[in-house]
Amino acid sequence: MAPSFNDESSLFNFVVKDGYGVKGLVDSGLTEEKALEWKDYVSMRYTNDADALEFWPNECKEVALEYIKTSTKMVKKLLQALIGNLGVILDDSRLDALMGFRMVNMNFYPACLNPELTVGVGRHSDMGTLTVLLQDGIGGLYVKKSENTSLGNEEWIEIPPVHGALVINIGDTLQILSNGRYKSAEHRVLTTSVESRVSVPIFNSPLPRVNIGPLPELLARDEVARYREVVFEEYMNNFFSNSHDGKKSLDFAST
Ligand SMILES: O=C(O)CCC(=O)C(=O)O
Ligand SMILES: [Fe+2]
Repeated sequence: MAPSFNDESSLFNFVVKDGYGVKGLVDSGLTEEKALEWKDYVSMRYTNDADALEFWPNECKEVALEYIKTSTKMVKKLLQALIGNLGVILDDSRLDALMGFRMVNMNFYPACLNPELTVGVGRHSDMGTLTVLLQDGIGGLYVKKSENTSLGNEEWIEIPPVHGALVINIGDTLQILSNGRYKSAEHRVLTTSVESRVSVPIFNSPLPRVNIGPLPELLARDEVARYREVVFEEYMNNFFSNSHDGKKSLDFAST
């Protein structure tokens, strides 16, 4: 089932998806994606506690709810600090609007006999403000070192699993809000033939109807806007209607 974000009423409470495939499928015309990702996932959108307990899968709803509620406090503090560092103080209602759309995914990457033929997750940046990611001890998450390296020369660094640690990714929205001062992290997941892997990201994004663009306080200091203002829902629809291709998602909001 493909998630649809076209209107508020069609926003899903949870989605289950699987898709194992190899690169050759593109050429056969079977799919637009360059590689079907070698993973299963359950995606749960948080609206309120009662809906989560009613609609999320019984096996994980309580722990997922606790995880999302605890991490929300941390994400708020991080956003306050990061945006504060730009000299902009956001009040609670502006902050809440920037992280009011929250999803927790449970990803399962089965071991793959021919890992070189596929990917766990293709190179991409996350679309929201901040992603909080819990990974197990297997490894396989890589982040691209620098945006400026030429394609032939790019360097990927593995983010090693550290017991008890969370990975925090900057997403496209924070890049746009900060007018490019913060860069969203381009990352990917490689599969292995040895062991299956589990990860649990929480995506924090603006509410669908919120406009995102460089913070007016930054532009008031005569900065040139590198991004135009867009409704987050449109950014999200564009993000989901294309397969992962590095940071191309940002082109939608570029001036
Ligand atoms: O599994 C991971 O470590 C990362 C997953 C990811 O990047 C995503 O779901 O957006
Ligand atoms: Fe991601």
